Amino acid sequence: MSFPPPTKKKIQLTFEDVVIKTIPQQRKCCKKGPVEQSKVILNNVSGAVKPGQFLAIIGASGAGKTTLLNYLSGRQISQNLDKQGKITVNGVERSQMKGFSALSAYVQQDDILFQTMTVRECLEFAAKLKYKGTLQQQLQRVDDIIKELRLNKCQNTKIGGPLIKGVSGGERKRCSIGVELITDPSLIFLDEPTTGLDSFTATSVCETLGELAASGRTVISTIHQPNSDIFEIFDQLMLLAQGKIIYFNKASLAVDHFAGLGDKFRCPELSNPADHFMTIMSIESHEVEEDLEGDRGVRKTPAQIQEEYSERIKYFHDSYQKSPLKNDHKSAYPGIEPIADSDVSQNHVGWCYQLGLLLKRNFLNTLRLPQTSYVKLIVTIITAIFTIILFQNCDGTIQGVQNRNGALFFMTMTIAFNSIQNIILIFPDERPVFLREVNNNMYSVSAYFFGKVIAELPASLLTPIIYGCIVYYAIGLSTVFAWKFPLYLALMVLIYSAAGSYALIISTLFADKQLAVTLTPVLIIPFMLFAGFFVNQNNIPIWLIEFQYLSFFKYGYQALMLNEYTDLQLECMNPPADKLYEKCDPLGDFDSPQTLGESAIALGAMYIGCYCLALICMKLLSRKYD
Ligand SMILES: Nc1ncnc2c1ncn2[C@@H]1O[C@H](COP(=O)(O)OP(=O)(O)OP(=O)(O)O)[C@@H](O)[C@H]1O
Repeated sequence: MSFPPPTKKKIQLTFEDVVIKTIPQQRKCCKKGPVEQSKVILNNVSGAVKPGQFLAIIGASGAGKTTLLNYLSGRQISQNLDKQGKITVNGVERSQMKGFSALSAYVQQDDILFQTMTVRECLEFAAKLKYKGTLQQQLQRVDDIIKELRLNKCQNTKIGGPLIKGVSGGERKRCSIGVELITDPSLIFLDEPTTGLDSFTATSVCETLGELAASGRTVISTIHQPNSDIFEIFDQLMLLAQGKIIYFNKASLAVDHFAGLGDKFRCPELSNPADHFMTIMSIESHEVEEDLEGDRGVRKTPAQIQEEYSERIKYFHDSYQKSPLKNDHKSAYPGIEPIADSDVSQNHVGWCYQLGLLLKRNFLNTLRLPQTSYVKLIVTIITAIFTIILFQNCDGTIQGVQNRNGALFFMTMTIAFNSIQNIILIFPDERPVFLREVNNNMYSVSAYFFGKVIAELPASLLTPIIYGCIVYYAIGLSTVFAWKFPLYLALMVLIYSAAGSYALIISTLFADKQLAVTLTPVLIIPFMLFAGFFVNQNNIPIWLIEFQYLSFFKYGYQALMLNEYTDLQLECMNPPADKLYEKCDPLGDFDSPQTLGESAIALGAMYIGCYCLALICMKLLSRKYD
């Protein structure tokens, strides 16, 4: 099935004299000049891609393909790179244009989709947030995309992942492309769309890209190792080596162009032209050639091989510059018109609508991955049983008081770490999806954030309540007043929430979940030491004393102690005359500068404060585009 012509204006993307190089790092503390030389990644790259063209960018690893694609698409380039050059869209400088993203789409190399959603749900989610029109039109758009991308058979199959069996690699890639096609962009960028796919599936994905281009869209893609069938599909071919263009014109003319540069660059008959170009463009193959030569004569040093390789690339580059095939970026595609403001208007849905869709997705995700909830429940029950075994029947003797104190601290610690463990992976796991969607203007960072917080509420309430209900009476905590038990549960919920809010900050700051998990104990345990259980608070060094006010362990433990011992008469407080107990005063010995109410307020304030901080971190870290 072929695609209908784009509903938006056709696009010619022109780039002139693009130079991207690294900014040399200055030596710290002293100004003795740069430590390293600036490295040129893209060297004076110019060209134009016109409507109806499918441009494939091919080059050896490190040639600069991804850097060029990112620069052309307007994605953020690292801060340590200096960028120069002019990019125009239908004759208008892109830097002067508003809403370029409304006309273009970028399909990332990895398929970043929600594993629990079906193909149709992924497309509907994108359509409801991005496609301008009524709900009926949005659903119609989804139906069209499903047909055009041949996703009918798998439309109700889940995307799948490590825990769920899902669609095939090719279907997943098509779904990723479909999500980006929802807004009907006229310009489509793709980063290595065939990576990880078998030859047949890769060819079929490229056929789809060819069809998209044939419908009048402009398609630009980096491609890794295309087979000869895929090579046939390319309309335009750009060969990049050492950051220079060595060929940029019709793919079908490339073989003859290189044959004209010397017999050694002629593509052998019946070989895949793409493989041949990769061979003559890469330093590794040049090294092999030199090794073979070396076996027959004098071996060359690596520096000589590098120099010869650079000369070869310069020869290709100079020949291309002089060739009549040099891409003519000055000519304009007939009928191309400047982009008007009305062409780039985007669909804006309200914050509450975004939140509603995100909440629905989060709850569906939890329901469709029940294993995670079961594991959390089992862990909670096991730790509760463990608590009971250790601290059962805390009586009124001095030993009983010691056990009771230990039990209260153990509960604070257990529920806090349970929360940290549950929250720490929430964000790193979803970070790629979040970054893709938020940078595609699908929703605001705050809508995503509150969607996550609200979706976590059931776990934040149920986990401490289940744990508390199991252990409270079993270990014999105070029953002198009926309100002590519900107050205890409320405090456990507060401790769980405050600890989780700390973990949320850590999880937003670290992109790598392994790093987040590894660093968590180091970042959390110091707060535990200030709780007043291990070290009396009067013994904390003066320069560390302020840290105790940031410890949710301190306020949590303090509040549980005050709740437990206030008005509780124990045997050891007034020992019977016939028993040789020492008199004890659990609260007198415990240093609690704050009251129970103040401790609860401190926990609540930490929860709110940390969530605000996590939201700010998330907003700052979500900026990925220029
Ligand atoms: N931010 C950066 N700082 C320093 N060097 C960089 C930076 N980004 C890219 N480079 C370097 O620029 C060169 C081109 O990188 P790029 O990722 O564009 O290559 P590529 O052709 O896409 O390679 P691959 O096919 O392996 O992904 C590489 O040598 C890379 O190390």
